Amino acid sequence: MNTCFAPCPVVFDLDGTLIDSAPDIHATVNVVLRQRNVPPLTLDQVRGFIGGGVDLLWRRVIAATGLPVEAHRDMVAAFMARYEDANALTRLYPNVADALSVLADRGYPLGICTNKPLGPTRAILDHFGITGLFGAIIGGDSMPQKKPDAAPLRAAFTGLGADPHSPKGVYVGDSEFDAECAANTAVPFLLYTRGYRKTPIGQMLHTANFDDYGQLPLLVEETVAIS
Ligand SMILES: O=C(O)COP(=O)(O)O
Repeated sequence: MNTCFAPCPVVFDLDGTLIDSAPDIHATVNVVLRQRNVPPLTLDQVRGFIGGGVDLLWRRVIAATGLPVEAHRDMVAAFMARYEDANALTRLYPNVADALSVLADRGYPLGICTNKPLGPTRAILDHFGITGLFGAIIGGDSMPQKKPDAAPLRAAFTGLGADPHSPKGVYVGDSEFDAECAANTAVPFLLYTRGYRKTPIGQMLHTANFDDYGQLPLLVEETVAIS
């Protein structure tokens, strides 16, 4: 039972959920590869590597390009030095800004739980002028554990005032990492279907799904009412 007596916290994943960041991540990966004289990867390849954080992204890039595994640390450092301000190609998904304002106006405490490191997370939220909407922001380097471990999502909920032993609320995400994290945290999961998931919708564990942020405020209300 996930009953909330005040509006439940609603926590969002970032990449592939609120923002389409793959074009900037792809461009930055290729700048770093070019410095090593490695041929570029496609946008589809890089999009498929997003979701588990920067370390895992680069383990996957290294496996795809045949770079030596020992290069990992340097590649991550080179990527991070360039990515923090790389937001020119990143977009909010349609109707995200309106959905966030509606939820905030209705009193839902809002948070972010992403595997993207905190620096670029804050930079991109600032870029879109939406940082102030979120009462808790947990990045991939905020704690030792990353999603799908329950700890970061639990921390986001408790940062929004939920009971740390039995967090209540809703998680909104797009990926297999997010679905597993919500299950590990025992909270309802709303799946945004236009993000970066690789698994068919029907095979992903989720409470409900949506493909337009115009649907989200009602979906949150319905989910909270039945959970
Ligand atoms: O892989 C990342 O860097 C972040 O991905 P997320 O926002 O979907 O957690």
